[in-house]
Amino acid sequence: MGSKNKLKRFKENETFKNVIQPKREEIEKNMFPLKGKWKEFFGNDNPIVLELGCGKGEYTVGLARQDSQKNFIGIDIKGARFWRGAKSALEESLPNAAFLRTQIELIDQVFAENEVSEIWITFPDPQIKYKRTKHRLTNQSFLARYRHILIEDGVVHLKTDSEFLHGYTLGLLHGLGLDVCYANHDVYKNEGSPWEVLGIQTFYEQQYLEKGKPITYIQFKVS
Ligand SMILES: C[S@@+](CC[C@H](N)C(=O)[O-])C[C@H]1O[C@@H](n2cnc3c(N)ncnc32)[C@H](O)[C@@H]1O
Repeated sequence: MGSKNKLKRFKENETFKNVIQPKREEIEKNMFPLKGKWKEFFGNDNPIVLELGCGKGEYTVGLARQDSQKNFIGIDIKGARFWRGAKSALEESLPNAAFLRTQIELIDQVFAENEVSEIWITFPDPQIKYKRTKHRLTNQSFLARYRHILIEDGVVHLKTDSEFLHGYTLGLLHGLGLDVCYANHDVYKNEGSPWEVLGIQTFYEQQYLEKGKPITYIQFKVS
C-alpha cells in the first residue's frame, strides 16, 4: 500500500466512531477511559470478544454479522489494515464491531479484570526464532494477561497455519495443566470444527490456503 493511501486511511480512521486509538502514554498512566467501561461504549451488557492481531478484521466483522448479542473488538497496531474492517462495519451498520489500535502487550491495561469473554488469535506471526519467544502471542506471559482480563470460563481460540505455533501452544497448555477444549491440526480435512472456524477466512488464511497449507485450530481455557 502506498504512503498516500495509508495517510488517507489514517485520516478516515480518526473520523470513524467505531475506531479507538489511545495514546500509549494515556494507557501506561492508567488514564484510558474505556478500561472497565467497554459496556458503556457499546451501550449494553453483552459479552465482549476480542480479535488479537486482527489485520483487516475479518473475524471481528464476520462474527459481529452472525451474533448481534456479543460485542467484538479487533485489535492491531496497524490502523491502515483494520481501516478495511472498520469501514465495512460502518457501511453494514454493525453496532457491535469496533477496532482498537494498540499493542497487544498492553491488553491488560486497556481491559479490566473479567471484562472479556472470548479471545480470537488469528494467524499471528509464529515468532519461531528462540530469541523471539517473548513475542509469541501464546507464550506464558501473554496467557497470564489473557487470564487477567477473561471471565472465569473465558475461552481462547487460536487459528494458525503454523504447525510450530500449534504444537508449541498445545505443549505449553499441557505442561501448565490448562484445559484444551478442542484441537484440530487440519480443520478443512478433519471434521468437527465449529462453524466460526470453517466459515470465516482471513486475508492471510486465504494466501496459506492457496499454497495448500493445512489450517489448525485450538480452543482452550487459561484458568
Ligand atoms: C500475520 S498478520 C495476521 C492478520 C490477520 N489476523 C489475518 O489473518 O489476515 C498479524 C497481525 O498482527 C499484528 N500484530 C503483530 N504483533 C502485534 C502486537 N504486538 N500488537 C498489535 N498488533 C500486532 C500485525 O500488525 C498484523 O496485522
